[in-house]
Amino acid sequence: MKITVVGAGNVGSTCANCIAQKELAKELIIVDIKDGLAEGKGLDMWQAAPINYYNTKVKGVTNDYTATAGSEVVVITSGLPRKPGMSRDDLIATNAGIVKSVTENVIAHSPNAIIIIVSNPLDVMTYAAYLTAKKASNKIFGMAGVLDTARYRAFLAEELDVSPKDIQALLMGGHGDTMVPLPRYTTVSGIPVTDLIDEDRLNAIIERTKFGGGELVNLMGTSAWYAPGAAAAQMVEAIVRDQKRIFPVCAYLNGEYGMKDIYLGVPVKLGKNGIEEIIEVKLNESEMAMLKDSAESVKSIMKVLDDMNIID
Ligand SMILES: NC(=O)C1=CN([C@@H]2O[C@H](COP(=O)(O)OP(=O)(O)OC[C@H]3O[C@@H](n4cnc5c(N)ncnc54)[C@H](O)[C@@H]3O)[C@@H](O)[C@H]2O)C=CC1
Ligand SMILES: O=C([O-])CC(=O)C(=O)O
Repeated sequence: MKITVVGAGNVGSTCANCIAQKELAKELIIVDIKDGLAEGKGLDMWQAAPINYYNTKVKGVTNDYTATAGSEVVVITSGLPRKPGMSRDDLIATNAGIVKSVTENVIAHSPNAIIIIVSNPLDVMTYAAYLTAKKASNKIFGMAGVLDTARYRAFLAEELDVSPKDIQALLMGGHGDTMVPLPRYTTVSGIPVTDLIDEDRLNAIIERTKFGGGELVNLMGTSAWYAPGAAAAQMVEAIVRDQKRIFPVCAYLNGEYGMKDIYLGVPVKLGKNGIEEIIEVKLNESEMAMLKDSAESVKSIMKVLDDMNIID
């Protein structure tokens, strides 16, 4: 198994480190455009192998996609992160070009790879990569829901003073402020969360989750990486170990939830074939209205991508 992570910055190197520590690959290639950065991170991770006991051979390269040839899974994290005062959507002008050129290089050397996009604005960058790669949509999708759900679960665990392991939750929609956490599909070891927490506290946690990325940007001056890197690696694990995990994933919709030709966060089954099923949960009227609202916001950024005229 050969895996590539593009982008040796905060998220890419964290993701690569998780992949190595989980021994998901025999060979792990990290690519960055900045001279020496990926080589350095790769060497540092390889030198951690005798300490952390993994066999995954990690190697970094500067923009050399021949080294990535034949990768079975590729994670694309290249692109600018936002700074305080910016929205994820503000990144489109720079990141669309980066995602396009990286996807072309990835596809040229690993035509059969399953590709996971992480770069922001996530839903539209995933769509841009899909249009560029021209591959089946079950093999190209984005990471956001695993992270957003993890934030929601972490906040709930803290509030309820229980283990984060016992919180199960679902969150749908775009990776922006219109994301849709679903309390009706949130339980603590099977107990409905609404039985355990009053409505006001739950609503406060939902609001904090929606702006969870921004909270970290304001604290650090750049965006998060530990949870995002771990989230992308968990998706890689589900694929390479054919785990059939059910995760919220930014997936291409072709009629599901009454929507077409859009990438949006929905629950899917992830296994060796990538997205093996999109699960259509029953949403009530207000949940569906929030999902549609989130889709409208993603569509408005798709229009910006379209107007940029950079993808055939
Ligand atoms: N989907 C999600 O939930 C999340 C998405 N992100 C996004 O992930 C992206 C990366 O974030 P960070 O790692 O924090 O940024 P970073 O600035 O630490 O790293 C980005 C790396 O991409 C590299 N890069 C730029 N152009 C490239 C190209 N053409 N080819 C190869 N490498 C290239 C840069 O040299 C840099 O090392 C951002 O767009 C950020 O908004 C971040 C967190 C969560
Ligand atoms: O907030 C950002 O810009 C990065 C990101 O997507 C997240 O951490 O959720």
